[in-house]
Amino acid sequence: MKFSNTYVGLGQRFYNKSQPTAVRAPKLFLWNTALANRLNIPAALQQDSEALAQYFSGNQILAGAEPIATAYAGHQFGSFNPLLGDGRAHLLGELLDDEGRRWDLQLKGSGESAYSRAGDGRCALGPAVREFIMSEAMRALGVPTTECLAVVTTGETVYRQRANPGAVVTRVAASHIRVGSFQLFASRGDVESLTALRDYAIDRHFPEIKQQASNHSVALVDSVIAKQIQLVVAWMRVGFIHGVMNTDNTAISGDTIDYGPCAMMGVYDPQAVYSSIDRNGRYAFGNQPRIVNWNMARFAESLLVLHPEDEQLLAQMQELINDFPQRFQQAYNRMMADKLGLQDLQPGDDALIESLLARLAELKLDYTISFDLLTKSLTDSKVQTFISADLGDCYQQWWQRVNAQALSAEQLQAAMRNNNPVVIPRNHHIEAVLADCEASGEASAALDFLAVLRQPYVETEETARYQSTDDSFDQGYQTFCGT
Ligand SMILES: Nc1ncnc2c1ncn2[C@@H]1O[C@H](COP(=O)(O)OP(=O)(O)OP(=O)(O)O)[C@@H](O)[C@H]1O
Ligand SMILES: [Mg+2]
Repeated sequence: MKFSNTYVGLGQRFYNKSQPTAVRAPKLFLWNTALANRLNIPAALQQDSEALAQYFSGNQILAGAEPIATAYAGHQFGSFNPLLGDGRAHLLGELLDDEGRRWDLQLKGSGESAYSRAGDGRCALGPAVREFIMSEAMRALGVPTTECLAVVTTGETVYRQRANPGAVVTRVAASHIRVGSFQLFASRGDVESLTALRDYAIDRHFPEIKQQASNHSVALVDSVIAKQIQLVVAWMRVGFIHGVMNTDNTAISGDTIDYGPCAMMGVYDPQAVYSSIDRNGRYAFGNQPRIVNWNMARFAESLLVLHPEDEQLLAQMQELINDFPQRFQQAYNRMMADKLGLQDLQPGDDALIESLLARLAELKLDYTISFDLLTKSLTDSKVQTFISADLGDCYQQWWQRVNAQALSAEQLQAAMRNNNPVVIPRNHHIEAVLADCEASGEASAALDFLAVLRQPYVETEETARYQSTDDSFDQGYQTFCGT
């Protein structure tokens, strides 16, 4: 394994050098072999679970790693906090894969740093396993995401309302640069660092910008907006509610980051919200497009600090932000068209999409199951009778519309299936799995669940175990931040 730590090279204003705090009795709980292979982690090390436990708890530091806690700011529920930073995480460094792509390796729950404030620097086992399972499920669903390489239990207790077993989770990310990373320097008026961060982000994520004649700040905002639209549209496709879309939890790479209080939507409900602290529904399912628009406005504002009194540039940034809703809607409608098997969007399709979703909300129907049944109804008359009874006129309209296309039922079904999962990590299933892991101290429940979630578009013999819904569980469900 060869680390190259370019973020460290940006200088001390970007981070605090910080060593993980050793833990009492590290034990490997989950290991992501496919990801480890992609990162070329040597087979000999992968077979040595004791060594993995030492390295991925932070008890020992891999050769070449230079642990840092990165500094960032951020708007949390709309209020600006000028300094957050990794209060319980250590970025070990970067690894290159065979295609030359650079990946951050970060321990989370690895002890205090200069940014810990009142926190203990730790993470409980439940949230660590949750991050591992959710990110793996999202990857398999085709949603851009950070990933998890390992969960190691620490043999220590972490107190969160009650005593919990502690753990360290290793996250792999295209980078950990957040909107809040830009806000840190913008709010300080630190033009030198802000310029360095902009150029670094372009080099790392959008190198094509360097060849463009246009202003690099504007081009970066434009590119990040495109990524964030793709991301949130993908969330909306599978019913994912992030739960804490603060600007410090918005990665420039366009990958999902921070699975703290996330949840999956069962019954279709734009107002669905599960985070215990989100009392006003700021981050509710249907609000996610508006919030990412707001976060992008904060991103554009940060970069404008580099261009004071440039009216033309201000107008360009303004236009990007003003165009956001329309750009999002277009991508969203395209995604919905894919879920419905529509090859192109025609006049009237927007109304069809809206009325279908309104029908799901009115009848309190499950989002994933309804689209699964629509997909199956193309070739199964029993399913067709069942779902058309629920959806009524909407079903007939949809049926006529899709069948007017020059595609066989099988072709149509295959196209729809790519966009409509048969299984998602439902809240009651994930909580049951986490409870099992905690009670048994064993990972087998997580491994069984993962095996199914890794094939979310295929019905295997095991899939049915995790397809059941539990609306009453969802109604009382609460998730927590900083867990
Ligand atoms: N137990 C803790 N000890 C110290 N700091 C913490 C703890 N939990 C959260 N924080 C810090 O509080 C801030 C907000 O936390 P949040 O829950 O968004 O992030 P996180 O889950 O810790 O990390 P990430 O965003 O990297 O996934 C971050 O600066 C985070 O480092
Ligand atoms: Mg966070």
